[in-house]
Amino acid sequence: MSKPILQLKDASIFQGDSLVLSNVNVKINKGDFVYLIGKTGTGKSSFMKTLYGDLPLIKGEGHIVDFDLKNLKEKDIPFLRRKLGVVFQDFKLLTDRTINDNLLFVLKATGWKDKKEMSTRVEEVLTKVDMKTKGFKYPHELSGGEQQRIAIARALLNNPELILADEPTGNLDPQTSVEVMEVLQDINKNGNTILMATHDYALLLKYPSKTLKCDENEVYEVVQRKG
Ligand SMILES: Nc1ncnc2c1ncn2[C@@H]1O[C@H](COP(=O)(O)OP(=O)(O)OP(=O)(O)O)[C@@H](O)[C@H]1O
Repeated sequence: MSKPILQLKDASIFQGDSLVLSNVNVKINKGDFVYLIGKTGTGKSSFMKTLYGDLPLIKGEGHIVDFDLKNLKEKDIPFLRRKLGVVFQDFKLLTDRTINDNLLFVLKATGWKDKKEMSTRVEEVLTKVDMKTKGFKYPHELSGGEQQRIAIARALLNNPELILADEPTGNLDPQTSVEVMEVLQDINKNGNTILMATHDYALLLKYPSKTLKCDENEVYEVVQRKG
């Protein structure tokens, strides 16, 4: 069996000195689509931040896309993030430039040099999220759902081994949430591994999948009841 993409063993997640989650034992394999649910303030974002190196892992073990979270150095973080695609609730697109330039900016920052290869890659990821014709637009000229699709395209640029999506539909209306979810489902079917934090139970019911829940300082798998 291949190695898990993410594995935490007896990990604790802290915000400063305060313990947010303890005894965290989580395994995610290649190709999985996993939800992370839980009420506001139960630690979903703190969990995600630990995975992309924004919070240190102080206690327990954590391995993600071949990085050891416990021994992660400041200089490793850009390389870790290159293997992850991170999608946020508020899109985080650069407002002063077009969609194409947003995507080219990331490619340049991650070491791409060949102009032709860069424009081909931009077109490929925009096609994956069905936004091929919108590259010349500025973020404010797009709807929230379209901006989130661009953020997903941006996350795909460097063929990430794992996509971490923190409340990706949190700012969207129900119909648009479903459209964005369809995009995430498509890219999962094409082989991308996804961990998605959400409090949108309607999406869980519509697209059932393995679900982890943060509650009372712990993370555990919940089994969805059918019907
Ligand atoms: N920067 C911070 N400094 C100190 N404590 C924080 C910080 N961010 C969050 N916390 C605390 O950590 C706990 C978990 O917060 P976190 O944001 O991870 O929860 P969440 O489940 O993602 O909530 P939400 O659904 O509202 O985003 C909360 O008690 C919160 O107050």
